[in-house]
Amino acid sequence: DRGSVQNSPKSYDVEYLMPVSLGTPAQQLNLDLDTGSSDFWVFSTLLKESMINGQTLYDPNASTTADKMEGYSWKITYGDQSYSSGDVYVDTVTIGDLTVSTQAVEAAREVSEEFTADSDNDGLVGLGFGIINTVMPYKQKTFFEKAMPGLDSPVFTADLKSGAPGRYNFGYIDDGAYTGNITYVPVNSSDGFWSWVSPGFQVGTTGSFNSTRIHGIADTGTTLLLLPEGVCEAFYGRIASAKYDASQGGYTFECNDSTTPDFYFGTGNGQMIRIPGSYLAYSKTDTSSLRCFGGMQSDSGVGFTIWGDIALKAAFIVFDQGSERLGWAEK
Ligand SMILES: CN(C)c1ccc(C(=O)NN)cc1
Repeated sequence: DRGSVQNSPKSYDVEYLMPVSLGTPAQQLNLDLDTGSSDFWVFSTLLKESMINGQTLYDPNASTTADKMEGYSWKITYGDQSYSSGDVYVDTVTIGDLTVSTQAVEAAREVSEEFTADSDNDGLVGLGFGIINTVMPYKQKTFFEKAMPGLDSPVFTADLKSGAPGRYNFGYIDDGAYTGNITYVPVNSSDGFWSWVSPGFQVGTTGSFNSTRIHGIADTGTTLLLLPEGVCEAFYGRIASAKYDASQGGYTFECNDSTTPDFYFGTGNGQMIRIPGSYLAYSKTDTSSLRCFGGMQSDSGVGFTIWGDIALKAAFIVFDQGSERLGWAEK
């Protein structure tokens, strides 16, 4: 079996949403595929009105195939301190023609203001490893873990694009979606994340390659690229107008600063992925400003590097759960 679904970026590529069908008759929600977490949760009719702001709600009572998991609950907090919690149902879920008939659907009773404010986002499909699923008393498998045994190949791929729709594929690798070769790197899933080690980085075409192992996770659910302080300093040190602006909470620079270099990160076997300098001018610091908030920021608050959408949209990535490895390719 296999599946394929289009993803669509929200403004500034802040997140990428995909249509998902839940229940019988199908209820379609727009969900955020998140390889940095492992809960499948949705806005639901259990929520208080004050927490809803235009989102589409999953109504388990309107689904003939929904069964409540009595005595089960969940509560998740994300890196940005946003959170959600609620009850759990088993129901049928279809993503891109791939159906899991007994998916644990976590129906929200409570969401933090960040989720309420994000009116296009109806919930998250966590495709990290099930070991960090928050359902109690017994953790639940991710959509991919439930689908995996029936798939042609135990992989899913992410093709995120800058300012344009891309695609998530399940169970196969579309050889037309990338150029060159796929370089595979080992993954350590013991923390539940797609954790891997980059051999280093290079700033611009003229910079030398800096051989420094960077431990991090591939996280489709995080917008920015969060790298060690030293790497940020090496990159922003090459941009004439760049500075760390405490009032903005990060590095900023003039959006059109022509000295902005591309940023390359190593994957393995000498392969590097090129992030165009334009991706790193993330968003204007305010409507009248000529300065942009940087797409690369320090990971000092996190403890490990997060290869978020800024990096992922420069590549075609294979999440190979069968062999616990990540595949990187240019495109
Ligand atoms: C508030 N929203 C939409 C979030 C979406 C995703 C995340 C996240 O850390 N994913 N790895 C946090 C917050």
